[in-house]
Amino acid sequence: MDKLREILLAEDVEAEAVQKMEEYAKIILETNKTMNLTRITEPAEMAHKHFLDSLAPARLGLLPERGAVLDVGSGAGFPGIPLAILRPELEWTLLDAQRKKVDFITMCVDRLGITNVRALQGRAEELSRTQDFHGKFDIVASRAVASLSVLLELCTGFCRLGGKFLAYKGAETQAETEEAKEAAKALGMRLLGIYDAAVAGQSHWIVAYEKIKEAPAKYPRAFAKIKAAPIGLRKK
Ligand SMILES: C[S@@+](CC[C@H](N)C(=O)[O-])C[C@H]1O[C@@H](n2cnc3c(N)ncnc32)[C@H](O)[C@@H]1O
Repeated sequence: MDKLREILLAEDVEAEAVQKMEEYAKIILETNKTMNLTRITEPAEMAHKHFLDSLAPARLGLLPERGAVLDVGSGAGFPGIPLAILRPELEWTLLDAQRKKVDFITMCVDRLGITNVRALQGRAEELSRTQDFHGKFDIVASRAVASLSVLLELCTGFCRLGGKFLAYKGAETQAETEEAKEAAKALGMRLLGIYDAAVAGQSHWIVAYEKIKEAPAKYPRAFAKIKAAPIGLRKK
């Protein structure tokens, strides 16, 4: 883990946060022996592709001073855990559909002594309709879960009016953003910008939207419908 620590420190991540991230990386590697969490296991690669990539919204100044943030489809805890370590004053909710992923996140936050994270099991398209979660978050973020058109429908119900949705995207960002124009419009989301979040020469972007109005009540639809016919795209 020396390499991971070295890379994070060189990118000006605070030493205390780096120590927790290192501990978290160790738990991932240990658990990865018995549970399929990640294929990225080499420390330098973990530093770049998991940690620095996750931290992009903080580097880009896209996070508020205070507020509630939701990570949709957090998996092993990316981007939510590194961000929560870096920004302990924000309230973090990490959501995943799979119980074993949520149990893993819970185990990590307990072992790391992180008190600003709640791990939640459920499906985004169902929870975002409920009173407890609809419109309750200042920031909703998601990495490696679905195409942008699908992701917008899954996630935007969680945003409060004026809140932001941040999608972590790769090489196909421009095309996906273009393709998602109609979905964004239908869901009341305004494109704020596409921010360069390149890590170690790899093309990564944060696509940021602001919620400017509530979506019609028919959204989000059931997942099978979202997937079969994303808004604005022809039925597959
Ligand atoms: C490829 S993993 C990405 C995990 C993590 N965000 C990352 O970047 O490493 C996608 C995760 O999204 C979760 N997921 C997919 N669809 C979901 C939905 N509709 N609601 C909640 N979680 C979902 C899956 O269970 C899975 O853990």
